[in-house]
Amino acid sequence: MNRSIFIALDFATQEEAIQFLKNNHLTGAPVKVGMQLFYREGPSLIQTLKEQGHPIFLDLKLHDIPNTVYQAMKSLAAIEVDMVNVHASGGFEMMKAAKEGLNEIGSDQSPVLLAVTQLTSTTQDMLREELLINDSMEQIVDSYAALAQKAGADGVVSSVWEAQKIKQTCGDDFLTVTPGIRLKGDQSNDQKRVATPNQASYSDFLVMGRSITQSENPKKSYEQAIKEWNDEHSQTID
Ligand SMILES: O=c1ccn([C@@H]2O[C@H](COP(=O)(O)O)[C@@H](O)[C@H]2O)c(=O)[nH]1
Repeated sequence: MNRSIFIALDFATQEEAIQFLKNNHLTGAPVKVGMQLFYREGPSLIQTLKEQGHPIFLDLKLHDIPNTVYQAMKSLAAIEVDMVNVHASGGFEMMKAAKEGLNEIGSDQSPVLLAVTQLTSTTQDMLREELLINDSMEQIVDSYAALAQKAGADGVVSSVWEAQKIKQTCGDDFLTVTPGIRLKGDQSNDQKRVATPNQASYSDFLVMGRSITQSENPKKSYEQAIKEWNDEHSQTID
Protein backbone atom coordinates (compact mmCIF):
# COMPACT_ATOMS: atom_id res chain seq x y z
CA MET A 1 0.00 0.00 0.00
CA ASN A 2 1.36 3.45 -0.90
CA ARG A 3 1.50 6.23 1.67
CA SER A 4 -1.95 7.73 1.83
CA ILE A 5 -4.51 9.52 3.94
CA PHE A 6 -7.26 7.34 5.43
CA ILE A 7 -10.60 9.11 5.86
CA ALA A 8 -12.16 8.18 9.23
CA LEU A 9 -15.73 7.16 8.45
CA ASP A 10 -17.14 8.06 11.85
CA PHE A 11 -20.78 7.92 10.78
CA ALA A 12 -23.78 6.28 12.44
CA THR A 13 -24.84 4.07 9.53
CA GLN A 14 -23.53 2.42 6.39
CA GLU A 15 -25.99 4.44 4.35
CA GLU A 16 -24.58 7.73 5.67
CA ALA A 17 -20.99 6.62 5.10
CA ILE A 18 -21.56 5.40 1.55
CA GLN A 19 -23.61 8.47 0.69
CA PHE A 20 -20.83 10.72 2.01
CA LEU A 21 -18.24 8.99 -0.19
CA LYS A 22 -20.50 9.07 -3.23
CA ASN A 23 -21.67 12.68 -2.85
CA ASN A 24 -18.10 13.89 -2.48
CA HIS A 25 -16.57 11.81 -5.27
CA LEU A 26 -14.37 9.95 -2.79
CA THR A 27 -15.26 6.45 -3.94
CA GLY A 28 -12.09 4.34 -3.86
CA ALA A 29 -10.24 6.57 -1.34
CA PRO A 30 -8.58 4.81 1.62
CA VAL A 31 -11.00 4.69 4.57
CA LYS A 32 -10.83 3.93 8.26
CA VAL A 33 -13.77 2.11 9.82
CA GLY A 34 -13.96 2.42 13.59
CA MET A 35 -16.07 1.07 16.41
CA GLN A 36 -19.08 3.32 15.83
CA LEU A 37 -19.76 2.05 12.34
CA PHE A 38 -18.42 -1.52 12.57
CA TYR A 39 -20.34 -2.39 15.74
CA ARG A 40 -23.54 -1.43 13.95
CA GLU A 41 -22.93 -2.63 10.42
CA GLY A 42 -20.36 -5.42 10.78
CA PRO A 43 -18.51 -7.30 8.01
CA SER A 44 -21.14 -6.58 5.34
CA LEU A 45 -20.08 -2.93 5.38
CA ILE A 46 -16.48 -4.00 4.80
CA GLN A 47 -17.61 -6.11 1.87
CA THR A 48 -19.43 -3.15 0.33
CA LEU A 49 -16.42 -0.85 0.76
CA LYS A 50 -14.12 -3.46 -0.75
CA GLU A 51 -16.39 -3.85 -3.76
CA GLN A 52 -16.11 -0.09 -4.25
CA GLY A 53 -12.30 -0.34 -4.24
CA HIS A 54 -11.48 1.27 -0.87
CA PRO A 55 -8.32 0.24 0.99
CA ILE A 56 -9.57 -0.34 4.55
CA PHE A 57 -8.06 0.24 7.98
CA LEU A 58 -10.32 -1.49 10.52
CA ASP A 59 -9.65 0.46 13.72
CA LEU A 60 -11.09 -1.67 16.53
CA LYS A 61 -8.10 -1.37 18.92
CA LEU A 62 -8.32 -4.85 20.41
CA HIS A 63 -7.23 -5.18 24.04
CA ASP A 64 -7.93 -8.48 25.82
CA ILE A 65 -6.21 -11.66 26.97
CA PRO A 66 -3.93 -13.21 24.32
CA ASN A 67 -6.21 -16.13 23.41
CA THR A 68 -9.25 -13.88 22.88
CA VAL A 69 -7.23 -11.51 20.70
CA TYR A 70 -5.78 -14.44 18.75
CA GLN A 71 -9.30 -15.78 17.99
CA ALA A 72 -10.68 -12.33 17.16
CA MET A 73 -7.80 -11.64 14.76
CA LYS A 74 -8.52 -14.90 12.93
CA SER A 75 -12.05 -13.61 12.33
CA LEU A 76 -10.81 -10.19 11.20
CA ALA A 77 -8.22 -11.70 8.86
CA ALA A 78 -11.03 -13.60 7.14
CA ILE A 79 -12.83 -10.39 6.15
CA GLU A 80 -9.66 -9.26 4.34
CA VAL A 81 -9.14 -5.70 5.45
CA ASP A 82 -5.77 -4.02 4.84
CA MET A 83 -4.86 -2.91 8.37
CA VAL A 84 -6.07 -3.78 11.88
CA ASN A 85 -4.87 -2.78 15.34
CA VAL A 86 -4.51 -3.57 19.03
CA HIS A 87 -3.53 -1.50 22.06
CA ALA A 88 0.20 -1.92 22.77
CA SER A 89 -0.60 -1.66 26.48
CA GLY A 90 -2.09 -5.17 26.16
CA GLY A 91 1.52 -6.35 26.25
CA PHE A 92 3.96 -8.50 24.32
CA GLU A 93 2.08 -11.82 24.50
CA MET A 94 -1.18 -10.21 23.39
CA MET A 95 0.43 -8.49 20.38
CA LYS A 96 2.23 -11.72 19.44
CA ALA A 97 -1.07 -13.60 19.63
CA ALA A 98 -2.67 -10.94 17.42
CA LYS A 99 -0.02 -11.47 14.76
CA GLU A 100 -0.39 -15.26 14.96
CA GLY A 101 -4.17 -14.97 14.55
CA LEU A 102 -3.73 -12.80 11.45
CA ASN A 103 -1.14 -15.16 9.97
CA GLU A 104 -3.58 -18.07 10.11
CA ILE A 105 -4.83 -17.07 6.65
CA GLY A 106 -1.31 -17.10 5.19
CA SER A 107 1.17 -14.39 6.08
CA ASP A 108 1.49 -12.89 2.57
CA GLN A 109 -2.22 -12.01 2.53
CA SER A 110 -2.70 -11.14 6.18
CA PRO A 111 -3.61 -7.58 7.19
CA VAL A 112 -0.97 -5.20 8.48
CA LEU A 113 -0.90 -5.24 12.29
CA LEU A 114 -0.58 -1.90 14.08
CA ALA A 115 -0.31 -1.21 17.79
CA VAL A 116 -1.74 1.93 19.35
CA THR A 117 0.99 3.44 21.54
CA GLN A 118 -0.86 6.27 23.26
CA LEU A 119 -4.10 7.73 21.97
CA THR A 120 -3.79 11.15 20.38
CA SER A 121 -6.38 12.36 22.91
CA THR A 122 -3.94 11.60 25.77
CA THR A 123 -1.68 14.29 27.28
CA GLN A 124 1.42 14.14 29.44
CA ASP A 125 -0.66 15.36 32.41
CA MET A 126 -3.20 12.56 31.93
CA LEU A 127 -0.40 9.99 31.92
CA ARG A 128 0.93 11.29 35.21
CA GLU A 129 -2.27 12.19 37.05
CA GLU A 130 -4.80 9.62 35.80
CA LEU A 131 -2.73 6.66 34.62
CA LEU A 132 0.09 7.10 37.19
CA ILE A 133 2.80 6.86 34.53
CA ASN A 134 5.73 9.18 35.17
CA ASP A 135 7.79 8.63 32.04
CA SER A 136 7.57 11.16 29.23
CA MET A 137 5.09 10.66 26.40
CA GLU A 138 7.97 10.29 23.98
CA GLN A 139 9.65 7.59 26.11
CA ILE A 140 6.46 5.59 26.51
CA VAL A 141 5.48 5.77 22.86
CA ASP A 142 9.00 4.83 21.84
CA SER A 143 9.26 1.84 24.18
CA TYR A 144 5.75 0.61 23.25
CA ALA A 145 6.77 0.85 19.59
CA ALA A 146 9.92 -1.21 20.23
CA LEU A 147 7.86 -3.80 22.13
CA ALA A 148 5.28 -3.94 19.35
CA GLN A 149 8.00 -4.50 16.77
CA LYS A 150 9.52 -7.30 18.88
CA ALA A 151 6.08 -8.94 19.11
CA GLY A 152 5.69 -8.92 15.31
CA ALA A 153 3.62 -5.79 14.67
CA ASP A 154 4.22 -4.02 11.35
CA GLY A 155 3.87 -0.54 12.78
CA VAL A 156 2.22 1.69 15.31
CA VAL A 157 -0.43 4.35 15.73
CA SER A 158 0.98 7.46 17.42
CA SER A 159 0.77 11.19 17.05
CA VAL A 160 2.88 13.00 14.46
CA TRP A 161 5.09 14.28 17.27
CA GLU A 162 6.55 10.87 18.12
CA ALA A 163 6.94 9.54 14.57
CA GLN A 164 10.53 10.67 13.97
CA LYS A 165 11.80 9.00 17.16
CA ILE A 166 9.89 5.80 16.30
CA LYS A 167 11.62 5.68 12.91
CA GLN A 168 15.00 6.16 14.61
CA THR A 169 14.32 3.34 17.06
CA CYS A 170 12.46 0.85 14.87
CA GLY A 171 13.75 1.68 11.38
CA ASP A 172 12.21 3.27 8.30
CA ASP A 173 10.19 0.20 7.33
CA PHE A 174 8.27 0.14 10.60
CA LEU A 175 5.03 1.95 9.81
CA THR A 176 3.88 5.12 11.55
CA VAL A 177 0.15 5.79 11.24
CA THR A 178 -0.87 9.13 12.68
CA PRO A 179 -4.36 10.41 13.55
CA GLY A 180 -4.95 13.75 15.28
CA ILE A 181 -4.54 15.61 11.98
CA ARG A 182 -6.21 18.96 11.44
CA LEU A 183 -6.12 21.43 8.58
CA LYS A 184 -4.92 24.86 9.72
CA GLY A 185 -7.67 26.75 11.54
CA ASP A 186 -9.85 23.70 12.26
CA GLN A 187 -11.04 22.84 15.79
CA SER A 188 -9.01 20.23 17.71
CA ASN A 189 -12.19 18.85 19.37
CA ASP A 190 -11.20 16.03 21.74
CA GLN A 191 -7.76 15.57 20.15
CA LYS A 192 -4.75 16.79 22.13
CA ARG A 193 -1.55 15.86 20.25
CA VAL A 194 -2.62 17.41 16.95
CA ALA A 195 -0.66 18.37 13.85
CA THR A 196 -1.25 19.64 10.33
CA PRO A 197 -0.46 17.47 7.28
CA ASN A 198 2.67 19.49 6.52
CA GLN A 199 4.06 18.64 9.95
CA ALA A 200 3.72 14.92 9.27
CA SER A 201 6.95 14.22 7.39
CA TYR A 202 7.70 11.01 9.33
CA SER A 203 4.24 9.46 8.92
CA ASP A 204 3.54 6.65 6.44
CA PHE A 205 -0.22 7.08 6.70
CA LEU A 206 -2.40 9.86 8.06
CA VAL A 207 -5.88 9.38 9.49
CA MET A 208 -8.25 12.31 9.09
CA GLY A 209 -11.86 12.44 10.20
CA ARG A 210 -13.64 15.65 11.05
CA SER A 211 -11.35 18.01 9.12
CA ILE A 212 -12.71 16.24 6.04
CA THR A 213 -16.09 14.78 6.98
CA GLN A 214 -17.32 18.01 8.60
CA SER A 215 -15.77 20.33 6.05
CA GLU A 216 -18.03 22.42 3.82
CA ASN A 217 -16.20 20.88 0.89
CA PRO A 218 -14.83 17.44 1.93
CA LYS A 219 -13.23 16.63 -1.42
CA LYS A 220 -11.39 19.95 -1.50
CA SER A 221 -10.19 19.51 2.12
CA TYR A 222 -8.99 15.98 1.34
CA GLU A 223 -7.09 17.16 -1.72
CA GLN A 224 -5.62 20.08 0.22
CA ALA A 225 -4.39 17.69 2.94
CA ILE A 226 -2.77 15.41 0.35
CA LYS A 227 -1.08 18.36 -1.33
CA GLU A 228 0.25 19.83 1.93
CA TRP A 229 1.53 16.45 3.05
CA ASN A 230 3.17 15.61 -0.28
CA ASP A 231 4.81 19.04 -0.58
CA GLU A 232 6.29 18.67 2.88
CA HIS A 233 7.42 15.10 2.20
CA SER A 234 9.20 15.96 -1.03
CA GLN A 235 10.99 18.82 0.76
CA THR A 236 12.16 16.46 3.53
CA ILE A 237 13.28 13.68 1.20
CA ASP A 238 14.99 15.88 -1.44
O1 LIG B 1 -4.73 7.53 18.86
C1 LIG B 1 -5.73 7.50 18.10
C2 LIG B 1 -6.19 6.35 17.52
C3 LIG B 1 -7.28 6.39 16.69
N1 LIG B 1 -7.92 7.56 16.43
C4 LIG B 1 -9.07 7.55 15.51
O2 LIG B 1 -8.81 8.39 14.38
C5 LIG B 1 -9.96 9.17 14.05
C6 LIG B 1 -9.62 10.62 14.16
O3 LIG B 1 -10.76 11.40 13.91
P1 LIG B 1 -10.72 12.99 13.86
O4 LIG B 1 -12.14 13.36 13.56
O5 LIG B 1 -9.77 13.36 12.75
O6 LIG B 1 -10.27 13.49 15.19
C7 LIG B 1 -11.09 8.71 14.97
O7 LIG B 1 -11.86 7.77 14.27
C8 LIG B 1 -10.38 8.05 16.13
O8 LIG B 1 -11.11 6.95 16.65
C9 LIG B 1 -7.46 8.70 17.00
O9 LIG B 1 -8.01 9.80 16.80
N2 LIG B 1 -6.37 8.65 17.82
